Amino acid sequence: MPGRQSEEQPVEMKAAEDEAEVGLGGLTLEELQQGQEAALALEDMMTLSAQTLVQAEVDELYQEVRPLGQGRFGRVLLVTHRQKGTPMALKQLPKPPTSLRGFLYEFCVGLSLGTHSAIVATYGIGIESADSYSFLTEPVLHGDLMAFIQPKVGLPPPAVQRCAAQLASALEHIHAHGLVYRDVKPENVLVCDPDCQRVKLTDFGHTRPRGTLLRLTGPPIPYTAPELCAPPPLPEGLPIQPALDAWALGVLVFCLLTGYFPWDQPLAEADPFYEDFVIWQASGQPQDRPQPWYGLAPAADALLWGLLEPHPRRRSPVGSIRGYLGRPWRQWEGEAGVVGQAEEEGRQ
Ligand SMILES: Nc1ncnc2c1ncn2[C@@H]1O[C@H](COP(=O)(O)OP(=O)(O)OP(=O)(O)O)[C@@H](O)[C@H]1O
Repeated sequence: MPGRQSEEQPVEMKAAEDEAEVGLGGLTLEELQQGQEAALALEDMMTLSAQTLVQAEVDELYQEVRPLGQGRFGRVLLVTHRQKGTPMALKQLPKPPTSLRGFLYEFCVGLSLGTHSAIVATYGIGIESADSYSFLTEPVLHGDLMAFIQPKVGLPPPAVQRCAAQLASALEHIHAHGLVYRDVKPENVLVCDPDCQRVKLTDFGHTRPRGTLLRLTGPPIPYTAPELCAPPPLPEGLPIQPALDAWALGVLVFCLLTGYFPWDQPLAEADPFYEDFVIWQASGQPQDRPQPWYGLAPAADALLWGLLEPHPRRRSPVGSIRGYLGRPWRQWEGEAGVVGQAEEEGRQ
């Protein structure tokens, strides 16, 4: 999805003159600077990329093989290079509604994340055609994670920990670049093999520098963190933090383990499943689990209580997953096998 920036503003540097967390909407000075450095680096890359955009119709350069997917904002095609025959995925975004800036933003975020083994690699080729903008990425040919999650069951046990470990590593990499991913969901996790051994995160249209001010514009979904549902700390919005991704990863892990969402929205007054979870978590009594949590093992309870901590400053980071690998996450489940190895492979 191409960058949508209408409701988002960078936090002003002048706000960072005083001590940490004074006037910064909850960000420390260091966090604010990290986000601003990421924003400046992206602006530089966008300027350079705009100058090197290839002006051509896609079919002059690439042969379409088949569609790979369709999102709300663009379609993705498997193509081969007309001279070399190299297979690639081409994401094509129609203009309108995609602006040059929105296109360059998504393209450059992908480029800036480089080659992490659990992130789809973006190639340095951007194309402007009469009716569209396109960029090329590595093709990942076994569809997205949605197709692997059996409703009311989830994912086969060894695959859950492997996916969680690789996604945590990919998100840590994004956070280390001063960015917040903001779109963790199964549709954005591409699967590299039929046994779901390897996965890769894709779609950086919502990724923004840490500290970008953001407001919730539509109704919350299960992956929306509760701090986004509350009134924002600054009139312009909430300065975004990696904790948003930790929350969404916690929800995704629950879905992988059970085949259900834990709730529809994280609003205790509106959603009884969320209310039950908050009461259970506050009780500190894991054995008194609410119904949707019945099948989980103590290691999964502890992991998810940390990732799904309502207060973002107390929430565990995505990397906390590493501390829970190799132990059963579901009741009646044996040791989790090759997870340590998969997790190491998921790191750069
Ligand atoms: N590199 C790739 N290799 C294979 N399939 C891909 C690749 N990138 C995307 N796809 C497929 O295309 C679909 C749409 O891609 P993407 O999520 O990037 O589009 P979007 O318009 O931004 O989607 P959304 O509606 O989530 O905003 C994905 O769900 C996936 O199935």
